[in-house]
Amino acid sequence: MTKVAVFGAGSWGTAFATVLANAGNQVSIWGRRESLCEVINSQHENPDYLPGLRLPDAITATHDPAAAADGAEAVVLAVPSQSLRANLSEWAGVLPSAVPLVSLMKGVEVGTTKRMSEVIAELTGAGPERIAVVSGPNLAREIAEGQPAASVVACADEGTATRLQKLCHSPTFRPYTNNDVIGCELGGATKNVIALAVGMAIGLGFGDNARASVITRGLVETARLGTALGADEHTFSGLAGLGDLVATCSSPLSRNRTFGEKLGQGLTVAEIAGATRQVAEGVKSCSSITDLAHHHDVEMPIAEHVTRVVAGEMTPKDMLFSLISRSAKSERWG
Ligand SMILES: NC(=O)C1=CN([C@@H]2O[C@H](COP(=O)(O)OP(=O)(O)OC[C@H]3O[C@@H](n4cnc5c(N)ncnc54)[C@H](O)[C@@H]3O)[C@@H](O)[C@H]2O)C=CC1
Ligand SMILES: O=C(CO)COP(=O)(O)O
Repeated sequence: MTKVAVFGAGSWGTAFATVLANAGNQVSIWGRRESLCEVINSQHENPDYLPGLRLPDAITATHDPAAAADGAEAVVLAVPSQSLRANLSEWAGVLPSAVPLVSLMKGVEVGTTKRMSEVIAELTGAGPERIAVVSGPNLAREIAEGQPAASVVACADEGTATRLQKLCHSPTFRPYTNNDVIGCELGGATKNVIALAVGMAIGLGFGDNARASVITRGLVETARLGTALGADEHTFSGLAGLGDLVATCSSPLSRNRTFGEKLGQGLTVAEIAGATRQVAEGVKSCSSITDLAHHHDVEMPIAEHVTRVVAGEMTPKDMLFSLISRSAKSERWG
């Protein structure tokens, strides 16, 4: 049986471990808290992130990164984007030197504006043929419940993408390969920011027209940034683009949409963040995505406005009406 290591015992790390186990692999999860690892091993459940769901027997958890990585034929990384750099500096010595490193993360590093695959390359020295990304409409709870979903495994190397595709193709999870790592990562990170804006519209009591307008124009600005950075524009109409954007912006399970909803209802960033243990990546990544847009001279009005709301410089209501009142123009992708 193939062993896969998953670093990160949060919602998506645990749900993806379930996919891997259901696809026939032995999975070792590294968890930050030893007590949670013990509960996963003894009760086959992750009560902090996926309460009430029984995990497959092929999943075990450990607090020891070397034990998690030992003998693994692929290493999956599922920690919050902003902690990846610090985590990898600790783990670099124990990660197997020749196996694929797979990012499940949907964020852009604050300060450096690096995508997660770039952080992985920098910290581990791995080449593009070993670095892959899994991204798509994959709300963790639904996946862990065994509800059907499709996703994308992106890697510059087709052979690596195909091997990983086989590793995670389960009876309920259908992965497609893609060689556009940049597009898949930017689709995943930017949809979190758009979901914050959609959540704000919902929190303010606006209806489906407002949501659909933000989703559609959000996709346009995502594709605009992506193509400026070298992504394939077709990626944005695929699962890692439109697919993930629609799932996240439609679902009450989305942490980013929920965070936006609470902002729209008048709560502050500190109040909302203080009341949840889970990560809403868009709250930090909005500023890095806006920085990326500035560096590449790309217009991203929704991301810009979300960044201002998160920084406390604008209210959600002012944001939506400021977006509406921008100078009128032609509908186009460019
Ligand atoms: N939950 C979901 O539905 C999906 C999440 N993702 C992405 O997966 C990544 C991980 O998210 P989730 O598992 O959902 O988050 P989560 O908030 O559910 O769990 C995060 C995990 O990282 C750990 N953690 C927190 N700070 C840490 C640190 N400084 N060092 C090491 N570990 C730390 C937490 O203890 C927890 O185990 C994010 O980038 C997210 O955008 C992608 C697809 C679906
Ligand atoms: O990425 C996700 C679904 O594909 C999960 O979105 P949230 O992080 O907003 O919950």
